[in-house]
Amino acid sequence: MSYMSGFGNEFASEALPGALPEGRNSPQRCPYGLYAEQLSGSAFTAPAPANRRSWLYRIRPSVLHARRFARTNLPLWATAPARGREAATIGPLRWDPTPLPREPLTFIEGVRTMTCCGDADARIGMSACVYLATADMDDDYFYDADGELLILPQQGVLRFDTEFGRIDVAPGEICVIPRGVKFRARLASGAARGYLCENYGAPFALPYRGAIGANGLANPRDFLTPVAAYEDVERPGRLTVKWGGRFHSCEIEWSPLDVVAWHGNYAPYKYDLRRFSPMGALLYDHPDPSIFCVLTSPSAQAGVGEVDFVIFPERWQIAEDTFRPPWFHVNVMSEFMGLILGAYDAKPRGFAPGGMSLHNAMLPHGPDAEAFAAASSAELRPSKLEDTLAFMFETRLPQHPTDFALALETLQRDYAECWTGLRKRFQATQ
Ligand SMILES: O=C(O)Cc1cc(O)ccc1O
Ligand SMILES: [Fe+2]
Repeated sequence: MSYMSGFGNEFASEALPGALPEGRNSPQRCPYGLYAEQLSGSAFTAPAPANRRSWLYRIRPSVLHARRFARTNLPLWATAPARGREAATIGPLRWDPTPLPREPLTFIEGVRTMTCCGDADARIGMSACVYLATADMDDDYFYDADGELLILPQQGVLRFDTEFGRIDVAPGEICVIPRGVKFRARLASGAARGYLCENYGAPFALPYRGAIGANGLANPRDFLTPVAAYEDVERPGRLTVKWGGRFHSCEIEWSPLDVVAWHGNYAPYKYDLRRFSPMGALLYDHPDPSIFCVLTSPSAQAGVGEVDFVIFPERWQIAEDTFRPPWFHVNVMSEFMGLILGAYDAKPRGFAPGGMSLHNAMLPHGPDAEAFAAASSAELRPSKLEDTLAFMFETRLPQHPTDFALALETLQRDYAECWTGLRKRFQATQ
């Protein structure tokens, strides 16, 4: 496996020597009889930092892969503004891990939307999903025109063969596949389960670090983009496109992963979350979780993320006279959380790896009674939070749980009871 390092670089890669035209994007005749095709991820006129496009040199132009469409159904992958029937409660929601099914399900068939917000057609908002995969996509290809896909394996290694090359992604790593990029997913180590954020808005970018400086958090060199790899395969297959919240498929006679060379700054990538360099409080207090932002999809409002992808990784805790886990809070943003491994400090029990929670906009939450009791009396030596990796999709929009999510047997009907033990402790005299 080979990758090129860097975030949003102007990459260039060719699987055959000389396949990449030199000095121009669209020569009169491309090397090897390839077709030149531009894939844009931003408006042509977007300001430089947000301008993304790549040039692909391929065996057949995409229009031969995707033109005679027929509707197909993947009813559990929902798209905003879908709203389920009115939620039984708006209040905190939590789910146990979704069991893996016995029947064969490909990565795409196994996407189940838990929440969505905004409006995909307006390029606003996102959906938070789980995926369950027990079968390979064989001669079966997909692209998402509605959004960019951020994929977080929780169990099992996924192998993505994309137009830009091959990416293997294991639990603890993430993979981002931009809007419009064709791929196929296969299982590299048995059945797979994980989380997926479908970002309808601007492509994910690294957050500005501000006073942190030029280094730290997710460092650009740790992002890996695959080198060009192509298939010259002529076998019947199928390409499915998610477009406008609906699924459309085409019969094809060949693999659409036929890009022999490409260059540009719009390409899939992976990142190992263990490379994240966390910053934190050196003396006292629990900082806002924005310090743990890995990627942000900027909204039109300065400084406000359409979606922030945040992690809670292993780290040292050293703050003095401080309640170290998250505080109680009521946030304007809405928070979808999942756990890749271990336990989360605010919820020592009940939030299992593979599980999920939703704490919606302006709805109160915080450490459960058990976490509160333990952290209020803990001896405050420097201690390392180990064996833990939680994440959050935080969005400026309220998230609407889907009917599927609300009907799941794994929905914890008694979740709100985890705070019942927080008794009144007030005494008017000290
Ligand atoms: O609710 C949560 O557990 C996520 C979270 C963590 C934190 O450290 C501060 C705020 C916050 O919403
Ligand atoms: Fe929170």
